[in-house]
Amino acid sequence: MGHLITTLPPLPDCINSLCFLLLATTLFLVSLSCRSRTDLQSCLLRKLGPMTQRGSERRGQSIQVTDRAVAHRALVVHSAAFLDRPTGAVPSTILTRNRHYNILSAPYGPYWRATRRNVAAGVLHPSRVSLVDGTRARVLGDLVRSLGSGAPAGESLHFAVYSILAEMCFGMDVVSKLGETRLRAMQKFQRDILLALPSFGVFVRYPRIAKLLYPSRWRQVLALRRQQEESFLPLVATIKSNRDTGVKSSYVESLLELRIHEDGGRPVNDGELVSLISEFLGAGTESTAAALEWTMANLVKRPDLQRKLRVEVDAVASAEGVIEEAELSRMPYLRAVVLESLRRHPPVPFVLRHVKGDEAAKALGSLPRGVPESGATVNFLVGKIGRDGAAWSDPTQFKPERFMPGGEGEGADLTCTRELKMMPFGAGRRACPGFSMAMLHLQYFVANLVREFEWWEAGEDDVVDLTEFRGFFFTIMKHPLRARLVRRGMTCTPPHDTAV
Ligand code: HEM
Repeated sequence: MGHLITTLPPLPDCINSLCFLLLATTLFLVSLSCRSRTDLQSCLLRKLGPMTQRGSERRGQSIQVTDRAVAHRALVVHSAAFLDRPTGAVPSTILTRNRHYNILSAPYGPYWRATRRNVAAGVLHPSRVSLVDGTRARVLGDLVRSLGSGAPAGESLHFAVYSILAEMCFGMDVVSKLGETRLRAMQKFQRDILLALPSFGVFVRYPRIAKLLYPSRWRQVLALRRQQEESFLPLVATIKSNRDTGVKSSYVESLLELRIHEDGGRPVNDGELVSLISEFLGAGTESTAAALEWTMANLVKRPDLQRKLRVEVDAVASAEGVIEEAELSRMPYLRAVVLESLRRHPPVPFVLRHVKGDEAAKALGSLPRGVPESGATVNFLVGKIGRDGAAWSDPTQFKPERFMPGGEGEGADLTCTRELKMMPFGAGRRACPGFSMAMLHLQYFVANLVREFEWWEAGEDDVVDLTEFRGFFFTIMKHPLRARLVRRGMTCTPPHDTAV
């Protein structure tokens, strides 16, 4: 049996309203007997159960898929029945109370098609990504300098990825005027939102009652959204006022030009702009930076693999300067290391869909009661699928060799079109549009950082800890990476030994 079903039977609307009435009455009665708000909250929590976001719909069944054949059949073969995500499973849905969609949260339809096409073909397409070659090299230089001077490794890797995405999003001129301090503040703010999100899920699951129960938390949601608007919209205004007839190279410029043709040719409104920008910076940074941190952490843990990788890197790279995109394609072991990291530590641990109808039921196989009319949430467990013992030998071990010729992962298909053995970027029509750029950035940074430094454990009492922390959307390292970096002295910069 490839999937496991947890039942939460659907309720008709009249019963739902009745429940709400009962709940309101309970709230009133309980409030009479409670001395404080804390008393009131704990009384109600006992009655309602835990009110945290679990990525499942309030109504309908939740179906978990751990079988890769079922995942392939559903997401790829029957992709037309797996096009929507459940509402409330996406950060922007929570922050905008389901009003301003981005690509991730948009229901399948004209808005999703237009915004997805814009980002996939216009911004993240390999031919456009090469426009930021210079940015990437500059950011790498800053990163090497900051690591060399002892800045914490995990934090520095995150900021490097954020800097590239910010420049792609707003354009070089706007970001350089912002300056590093403001950029770092924007990145921190974005992170704070992600860390706070799990406690906000309650407003999607119980929108009416939760606002009464958690007024200060609700005010925090409103304040965070306002802060997003206040930090992004002035930048959009600057870009608007500077618009000339030149090349439209930034994401914001492409959004300002975008028209939703199937929706009367309307432009993207300000609320949607804020959600789309926040998604680009947030989804793009957290996932890539987490994968980079996991990869470097595994290389610290396994000096033998790090040495093997460095031999390949040194053999291909030219004597001086940074390793460029063209050279990366001649480094199969580098790609194997990155793929193994994505298999073993997928930054996005699950992929969700909201499904209805017979086609979905057929794709999912034997469901005792089929898919209920109100629909069901399907949760594809990315981590478990990548650790399936039937597809991978020693699945919990970090073994890049499995992606080399003769290994079970040779020729791994990241789009999952032919076969699904791992799905770090999802699968089907809503798979990640940023996957080729993410792969490029991961390989670029890993190769250059391994060439520049030897990465060692920071100390006997400060070893790298691979424990996972499950956030709302991303799986990150519970303890950010710290390592002892020894400069190799292959470039013009003098040898240097630092713990970061
Ligand atoms: C290592 C890096 C990354 C990983 C592991 C990753 C993973 C994922 C996953 C698992 C999904 C859900 C796919 C599905 O539901 O089938 C997704 C969706 C998405 N990702 Fe990524 N992602 C990464 C990088 C990026 C980057 C760099 C961007 C853009 C700058 C990006 C933008 C998006 C968007 C917009 C979606 C929503 C697609 C849709 O609903 O049509 N991601 N990503």
